[in-house]
Amino acid sequence: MSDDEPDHDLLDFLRQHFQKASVAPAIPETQVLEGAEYVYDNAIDVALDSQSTRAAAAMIYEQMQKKGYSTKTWASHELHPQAKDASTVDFIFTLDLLNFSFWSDREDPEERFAIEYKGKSYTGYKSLVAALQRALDEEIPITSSDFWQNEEECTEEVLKHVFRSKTDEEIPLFQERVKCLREAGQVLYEKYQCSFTNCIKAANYSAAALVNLLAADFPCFNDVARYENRKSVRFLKRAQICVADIWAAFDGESYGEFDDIDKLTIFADYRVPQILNTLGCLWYSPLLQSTINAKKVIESGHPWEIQLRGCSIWCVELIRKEILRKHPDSKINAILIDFFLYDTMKEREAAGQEEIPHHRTRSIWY
Ligand SMILES: Nc1nc2c(c(CN[C@H]3C=C[C@H](O)[C@@H]3O)cn2[C@@H]2O[C@H](COP(=O)(O)O)[C@@H](O)[C@H]2O)c(=O)[nH]1
Repeated sequence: MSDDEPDHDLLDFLRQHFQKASVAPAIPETQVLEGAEYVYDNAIDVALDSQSTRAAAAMIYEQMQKKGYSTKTWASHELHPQAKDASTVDFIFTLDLLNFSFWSDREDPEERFAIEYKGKSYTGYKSLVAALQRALDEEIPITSSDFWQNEEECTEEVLKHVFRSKTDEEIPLFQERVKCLREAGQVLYEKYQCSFTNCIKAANYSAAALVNLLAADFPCFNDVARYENRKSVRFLKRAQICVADIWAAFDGESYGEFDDIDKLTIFADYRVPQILNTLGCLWYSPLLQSTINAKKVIESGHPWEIQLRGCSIWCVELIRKEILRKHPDSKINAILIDFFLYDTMKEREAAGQEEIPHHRTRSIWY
């Protein structure tokens, strides 16, 4: 081959290489962890205690092993749907559309919003699961997006009936919940042929892509804050718990099959900060701690709230890394640690051991 002859083999190689590189989809990332680290690095009212965090990692690992924590734990909860089919996908999407802000400011726990179902009374997150199951038992298609859009059938009265309380306190943020259902029904109709299973398909086995799809296409899942007006921080709590619930409910198979499920973080709600504070992992400035102890409201978007949520995410990331450092073959991820922390906090609450209250922020984000 003469010097001025082009090297066709090299050209073919480069063409193929760059063609592949240019069309390969970017690897989806949620940016939640980066935002949490930024908040942690710039927090002044919330700090992490490294010794307690290490101790918590050991206790969490030991307890999760003892209790056999796995994706199967999800289906073991009495009210969660068991069918491994699209009806459970629809149930979980409906559940996590509305999975926020159950806390009550009634002094007397007997007066707080509660759902009566099959002879038992449920409060908190379980009240939502019970309300949905009760509606389905009453032949109300509450998990159908067609129903949410049909304002003749799905009237406010019907929804008031679905969420009717055993007490005189109604479900918090009722109007906001109605808005979430209507909006999600509209998006599913316009973009996903009326089914969340088509969102899962569009994410192509990526949990991060499905989280990002929820945040991008469904405004009520777009849980993003600005920390001290300097940086937008993505918490994406209900988007992440929705994907995690699908993963757990289907044992990582079928609709729950994701290649990158370990990219998800904990779900920054009001229970995980509470258990981390109780375990001594999170420390608060005196004013913040006294505000929480006095059960005073912290406004949504307040720097305190952003620090509580961001430092909780970062704290559990450190716990996860500590567990993997000691047990490199462990299958534990942030989701299973989160489920364990939430369930542990609920067990302590049920046993009357809720020594330190959770923070009180009223919002649709968690
Ligand atoms: N971080 C995190 N937050 C969670 C859950 C769950 C329930 N998940 C179930 C599925 C598998 C697990 O094993 C759980 O049994 C609810 N929440 C949030 O807590 C708040 C409700 O609190 P309370 O009012 O006290 O019930 C509210 O913001 C709700 O969105 C979780 O797992 N993780």
